Amino acid sequence: MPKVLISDALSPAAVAIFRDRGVEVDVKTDLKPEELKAIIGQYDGLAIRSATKVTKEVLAAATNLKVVGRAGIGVDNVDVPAATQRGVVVMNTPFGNSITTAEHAIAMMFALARQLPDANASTHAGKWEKSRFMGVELYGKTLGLIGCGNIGSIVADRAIGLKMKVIAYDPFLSPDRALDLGVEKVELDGLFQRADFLTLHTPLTDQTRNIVDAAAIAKMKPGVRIINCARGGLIVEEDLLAALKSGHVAGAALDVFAVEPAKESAFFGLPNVVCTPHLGAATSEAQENVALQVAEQISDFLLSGAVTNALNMPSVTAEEAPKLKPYLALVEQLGGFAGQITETRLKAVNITYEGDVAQLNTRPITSVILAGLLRPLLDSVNMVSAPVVAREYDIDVSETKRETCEDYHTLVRLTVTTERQTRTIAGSLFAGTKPRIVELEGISLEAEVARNMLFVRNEDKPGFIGRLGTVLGDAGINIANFNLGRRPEGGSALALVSVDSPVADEVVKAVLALPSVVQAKALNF
Ligand SMILES: NC(=O)C1=CN([C@@H]2O[C@H](COP(=O)(O)OP(=O)(O)OC[C@H]3O[C@@H](n4cnc5c(N)ncnc54)[C@H](O)[C@@H]3O)[C@@H](O)[C@H]2O)C=CC1
Ligand SMILES: O=C(O)C(=O)COP(=O)(O)O
Repeated sequence: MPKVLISDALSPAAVAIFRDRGVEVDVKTDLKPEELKAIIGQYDGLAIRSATKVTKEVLAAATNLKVVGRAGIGVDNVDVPAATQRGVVVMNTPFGNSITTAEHAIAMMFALARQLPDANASTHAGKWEKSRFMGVELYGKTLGLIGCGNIGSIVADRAIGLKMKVIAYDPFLSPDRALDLGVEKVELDGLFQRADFLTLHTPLTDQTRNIVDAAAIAKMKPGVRIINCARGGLIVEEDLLAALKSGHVAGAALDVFAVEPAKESAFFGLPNVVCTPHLGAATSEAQENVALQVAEQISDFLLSGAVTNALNMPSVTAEEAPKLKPYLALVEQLGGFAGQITETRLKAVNITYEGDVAQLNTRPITSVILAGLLRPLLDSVNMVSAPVVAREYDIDVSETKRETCEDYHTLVRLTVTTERQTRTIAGSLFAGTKPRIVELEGISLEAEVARNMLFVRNEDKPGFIGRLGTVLGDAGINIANFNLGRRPEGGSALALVSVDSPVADEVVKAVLALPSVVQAKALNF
């Protein structure tokens, strides 16, 4: 039974889902990094929010971990490249809390415009300071959005309802989408110059970090009000602080901070600053949504291989997962075979999908082929990390699809180009599920892959089979299956021998020394 750790405060709905689905679950929140490292090795899955930092060090200790599920959107607390390198899938729940977070941004905008928190505190203190809290209207004001994705576009919709003029800077926002949303797409400087209220809705990335700094603030209208319900690192806090003190920025509403939990901050106590403790996603509806989703996604992945909302892997639906399963087994063998007989640097890989398989979602199949191919080089590679590793190794990967196939109902052909040569290997599924290698270097055969195999390329001359049998017999190696294939009589031939025990190096050398043998290689699957 797979085992999952919930390390942040998730709705109890998540625990219920895991248990219902047959996943063992522990809930341990507020763990120190050392404590997390000490126990993470036991778990197949980890469910988190923003508090748990899934660092390179935590991942290194997570020897059984297959999936990290973020009950929420931002994954800046997860070292996604390190997870990918280790073959850990990282998923989030991209829509479950977007309405809630957009509503918080709007609430923060109102709170700033009418100084609600201070007015509330003063009234509770019995002061009745009616003339102290003069506000500004939102009506007719320009709201500048930095980031107009899921949350930004909901904020835009609500702000348009409030009769604000909405402008947005988002390099990925298409003109058509901007038109649909009723938003004017602008450049960043234009946004800084025109916004009366400015709200941030981008992920924290190297491009967005410190996007609001002193230089940006200098371009803004005096009296601008800034709302940040995205990530603290988007704003240079000292620069904002200085601008608040000088009055250039009239107010700031901050739900997020550069360092969290923010138990102390120079913003605290300033009259024109509204702070909340990262409450953007904190409604019962949103927390129920994200907890349910993350538990479903993690369970589906661990139990059936379905992949939803992964940031580092192609999606596989619950319907596709069982259809892909026999192909993944087949191509693991094809990739493994090609990887083990490849001796020089890999330059290019082409995968041709023919017949039934061409109708499927082939991205995961390609990832598994690459993993099999690269595993002889790197033990740790798997379908998550393989495409990235292939890019790092500068291997040109391409796919071709053909709806029909001449001899089989379905066929996967792998062509591997190294510095020295190009090889092909093709496989099919017999009876719908049984992997078979059906072609090797242009020679037809029908071979089932076994744990231990010997691959021999030879000239097709009489006496070879007997001599090979004798070498193996003398070494005490029992032959389970012997597959032969050849080009026209007297040309080159292949033998793929399944054996009951591993073939030691000296036996491979003895096979290589036989007359007419061109290549011999022990293979393990
Ligand atoms: N305060 C809170 O509790 C919450 C905060 N968030 C934060 O909000 C962020 C946004 O969430 P969504 O809208 O759902 O994400 P999204 O991915 O739907 O939208 C992000 C938008 O930012 C844009 N973007 C990326 N780089 C940019 C750049 N350099 N300049 C301008 N725009 C850029 C993207 O094109 C995209 O349209 C999350 O990444 C997360 O950090 C999300 C949920 C709750
Ligand atoms: O979903 C997000 O990106 C959030 O920032 C929400 O964070 P939280 O789950 O409330 O710690």
